[in-house]
Amino acid sequence: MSETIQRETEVSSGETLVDVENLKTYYEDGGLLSDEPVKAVDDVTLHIERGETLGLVGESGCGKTTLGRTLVQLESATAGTVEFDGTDVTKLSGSELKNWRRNAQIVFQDPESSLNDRMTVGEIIREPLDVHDWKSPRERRQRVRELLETVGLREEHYYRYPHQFSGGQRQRVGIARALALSPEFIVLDEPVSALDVSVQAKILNLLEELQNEFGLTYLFIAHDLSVVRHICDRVAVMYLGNIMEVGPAEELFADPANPYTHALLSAIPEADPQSDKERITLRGTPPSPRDPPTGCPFSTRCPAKIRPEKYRDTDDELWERIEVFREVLRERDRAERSLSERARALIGMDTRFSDVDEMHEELFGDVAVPPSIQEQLDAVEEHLRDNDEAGAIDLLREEFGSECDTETPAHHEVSAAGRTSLCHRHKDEHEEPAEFFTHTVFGEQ
Ligand SMILES: Nc1ncnc2c1ncn2[C@@H]1O[C@H](COP(=O)(O)OP(=O)(O)OP(=O)(O)O)[C@@H](O)[C@H]1O
Repeated sequence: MSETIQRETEVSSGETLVDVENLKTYYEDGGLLSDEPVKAVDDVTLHIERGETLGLVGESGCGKTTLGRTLVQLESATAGTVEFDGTDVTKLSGSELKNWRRNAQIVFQDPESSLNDRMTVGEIIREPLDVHDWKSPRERRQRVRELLETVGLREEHYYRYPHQFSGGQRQRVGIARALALSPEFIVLDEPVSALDVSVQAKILNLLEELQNEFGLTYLFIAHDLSVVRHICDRVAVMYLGNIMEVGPAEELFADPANPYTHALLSAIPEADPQSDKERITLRGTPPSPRDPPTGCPFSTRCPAKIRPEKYRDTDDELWERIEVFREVLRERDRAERSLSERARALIGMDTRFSDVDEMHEELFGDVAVPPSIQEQLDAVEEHLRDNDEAGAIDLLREEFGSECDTETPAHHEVSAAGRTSLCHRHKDEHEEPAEFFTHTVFGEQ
């Protein structure tokens, strides 16, 4: 624990190297089902300090790779700015962009597919030097030999081919190539996920050594939260194109602020199998990035979602069914599956039903519904019978929704170290997510 904190004070300068503001990267790929772009990165604001490692975590598809690729300009930003040392690199083009690219490199996840098997290791590492016309051919060859040594390979590996190497060695080649032009900033996109556990530690150590030796700044993209905790100074938690929480790694892991961070951390297997730590289970899957929810991006799955005042004491199970009902209707446009199939999938039931009454029975048949709520559900179902789904969705939102459904939350500062969290619950009038979980999920132990 203290190792990471110590490293932070040793390496990070407190000076901003990368300043990202309101960044959006959308893919306009002409999807078959929708004209909407994929909003892979949707309004991200964060900074990376010179010499630090910023971890970027979140479920598959939340936009981590796209954000990393946009920072090094392998993807074009749709809106917003990415400033390096005060220069907005999203505006660069031609030779200016080419020159700047020396400074920002990427190491890819899969060393199996990211290296060209028809080039020798020497040629692969030398390629960026050739592209940038770096010094003389002789000096380039010499530089490659030095780089081989720097990453723990040997000079004689120069004329070998990637397929003659193990996964760990191939990743060393990828790292040497990224280092060739002496960049300041490197995006490490899941650099050890494809490697055996025993090799992972060696590559992580190498990355830390290189950072110390060359003063590198890293964006470290990862699934594995224990790796992130070990190697990162600060961590950004991403969900559906948004940064939900960002701040110093140790405090974020020890005392998460955002409901999504709570859920992500509670899913880490405990080292102690006897531990009775409760887990927060999230319903369903993240919404489509073509059609993110209005309000908070996490609102459709958030276990700490704010309820309207008059429903604060409603039975939790009934409330969950109402949320599922809302989700079923919201999801209706997403796939070709029928309403009932989606309802069954969401609540894990295997019976069939085909109309509104059957859906009602499946969702609410085994829970007590007070008359005041039954009245609201009847009105919603009336809209459904009239094929007015939009009316049903609106009514559900008006009656059972809260600011989580309608207003985008602000990034609230949640610690003295400047950690921020995107959640309405940080407003004074609400109970903080941590308190909420203490007397709901964690209090039931
Ligand atoms: N070239 C592309 N064209 C269209 N959509 C894309 C493209 N690349 C990524 N996407 C979509 O953008 C969203 C974010 O993808 P991205 O790869 O950035 O997420 P990720 O968090 O890195 O996922 P993973 O952990 O699986 O690598 C996903 O919905 C993905 O399908």
